[in-house]
Amino acid sequence: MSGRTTALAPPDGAEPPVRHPDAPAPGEVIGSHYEHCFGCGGGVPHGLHLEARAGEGVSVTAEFRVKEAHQGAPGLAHGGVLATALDETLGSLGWLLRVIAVTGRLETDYVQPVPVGTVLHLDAAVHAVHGRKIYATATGRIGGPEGPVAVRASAVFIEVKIDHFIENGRPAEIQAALADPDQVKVARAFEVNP
Ligand SMILES: CCCCCCCCCCCCCC(=O)SCCNC(=O)CCNC(=O)[C@H](O)C(C)(C)COP(=O)(O)OP(=O)(O)OC[C@H]1O[C@@H](n2cnc3c(N)ncnc32)[C@H](O)[C@@H]1OP(=O)(O)O
Repeated sequence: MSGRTTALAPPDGAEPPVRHPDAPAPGEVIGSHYEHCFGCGGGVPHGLHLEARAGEGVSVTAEFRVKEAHQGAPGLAHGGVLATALDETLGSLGWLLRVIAVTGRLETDYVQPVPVGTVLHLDAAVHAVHGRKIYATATGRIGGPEGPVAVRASAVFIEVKIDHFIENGRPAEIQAALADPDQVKVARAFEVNP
């Protein structure tokens, strides 16, 4: 036993999240963190191309149009793809805290099937922070931002440093990312020094 607590509820002593003073303004589009990201990158033809916008406090909204390439059952979105959309939306919350964080735990509820062609309206918010642990939830609705809930998730993200990627990523992609001025600009936005 490692003694690691993976509960999705914040522990005693957790603090409310603090929006960074340099966070994108409410309504501002949050750019992709990496062109080749399956969730938000423009360079992935069958990716989700999710575009998140900053909300109030430590929250974001995003939209994801389900395409044929995202099917599981005929005409319906694959559950793993929907989990990715939730994960990506949750991941973009790091821009508001200005920390880099990776998913530690993600629990998803599938409430309604999501047909191909649907626009999934996503929102996510951080509820608490405890040390490096960030507690957040996300919801995906169909028919509009106030429509019925189709999917939802609770997550714990863990803050990491840029070394997490340098040490674990495949060298070819890491070298290319660090040689790309746009990517370095993204890393700087998270106040890290590659
Ligand atoms: C150049 C590029 C720049 C831009 C990049 C932007 C990227 C954004 C990408 C976004 C893309 C979208 C998102 C994606 O797809 S992110 C991709 C999917 N996620 C991953 O690949 C993460 C893989 N896991 C790890 O690397 C490690 O296990 C991590 C880093 C998570 C922790 O290992 P580390 O050795 O560092 O930490 P620790 O063991 O000392 O634990 C520290 C604390 O955390 C707590 N804990 C740990 N695990 C869990 C858990 N599962 N549930 C709940 N809590 C957990 C733990 O109890 C402890 O708490 P406490 O005891 O202190 O209270």
